[in-house]
Amino acid sequence: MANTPTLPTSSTHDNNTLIAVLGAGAIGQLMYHKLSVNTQTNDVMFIGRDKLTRQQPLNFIDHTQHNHESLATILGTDDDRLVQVELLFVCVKAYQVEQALLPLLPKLSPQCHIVLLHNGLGPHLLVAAALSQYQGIGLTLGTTSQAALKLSQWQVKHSGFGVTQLGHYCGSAMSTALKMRISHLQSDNQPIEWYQPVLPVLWQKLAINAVINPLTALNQCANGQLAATEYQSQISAIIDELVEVAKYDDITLDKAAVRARVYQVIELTSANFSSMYQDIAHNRPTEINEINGYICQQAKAHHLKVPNNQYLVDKVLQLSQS
Ligand SMILES: NC(=O)C1=CN([C@@H]2O[C@H](COP(=O)(O)OP(=O)(O)OC[C@H]3O[C@@H](n4cnc5c(N)ncnc54)[C@H](OP(=O)(O)O)[C@@H]3O)[C@@H](O)[C@H]2O)C=CC1
Ligand SMILES: CC(C)(CO)C(=O)C(=O)O
Repeated sequence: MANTPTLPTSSTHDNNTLIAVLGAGAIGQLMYHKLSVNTQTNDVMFIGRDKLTRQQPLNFIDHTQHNHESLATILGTDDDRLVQVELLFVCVKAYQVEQALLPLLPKLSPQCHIVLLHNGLGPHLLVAAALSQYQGIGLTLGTTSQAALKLSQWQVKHSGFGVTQLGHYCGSAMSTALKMRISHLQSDNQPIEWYQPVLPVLWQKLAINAVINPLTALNQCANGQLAATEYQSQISAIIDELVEVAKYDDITLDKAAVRARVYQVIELTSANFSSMYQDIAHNRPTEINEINGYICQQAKAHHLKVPNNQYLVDKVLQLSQS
């Protein structure tokens, strides 16, 4: 069930809270700009790959087509300010989470709270296991229906609107002060919803990606083409398997509701080319292992067979290696 924390309407939050975004890509730059709205101080920064901190000019085109120029700080991995980060948004691709985040954990304070915001599932298990050695650090998981397009490395356009769904997963819960601070993400009326538990919401999003991403990549089509009758039985089979695996993972999903939501997203994003379609088209690695691959991994753990999802993993991996 979604719930919205009761937040005071006046802005009483601490403007000096240091927020960092790991992964300065499309979604990372979108989050950076949304979190920076109305802040007087430079309290939102990126964390980069390099050891040294540097400044980076950015260009952001907002939902009203306005251009915003800014100068961002990209904290180096040796910067002492990492210990001051109170909130860390992880916006790398699912397959990059382990390599990007785990080396940073010893440099963060026990008061830091981490938010994972990628498509797919699986990295949360690795991160939660690693966090067991860092008492205090809390983990929130989330997914966003907002979309951003990287026009060039440091120019990002806000290209899609929707809800950002978040929920506590392990460790200390996010403080009310931090929840108030990130309410800035709603500055353009794109809501943040809080869920407890959060995993059913993430499985629901997994279903959307498990159907749309590999089918558009393999059939080289826009999302909307999946509404055609020829895909109906394959879509039903992918969802049937996912719902069964989720059940063994203690997540109850309503098959008809999942199916209806998948078709709704196919319709709402009909002109889009999915991220997996684009990754394949640009010879980039895909998130298949964290999408259909996660369903297969959990199925294996529960001794279940998921031939339709396994077929998609194999085919997409073949395509991305060819
Ligand atoms: N773009 C969108 O509209 C949406 C994306 N998502 C999801 O959000 C996640 C991020 O997607 P997106 O923003 O498009 O991906 P991008 O590839 O644009 O962004 C990822 C960024 O992380 C950086 N990065 C990777 N590894 C490290 C590291 N070790 N240290 C520091 N930075 C690192 C990458 O740098 P480099 O490029 O140099 O490798 C890149 O800038 C994905 O899971 C995606 O599915 C969800 C909804 C919409
Ligand atoms: C919802 C969808 C399928 C939109 O294209 C997406 O999240 C993606 O492309 O990764």
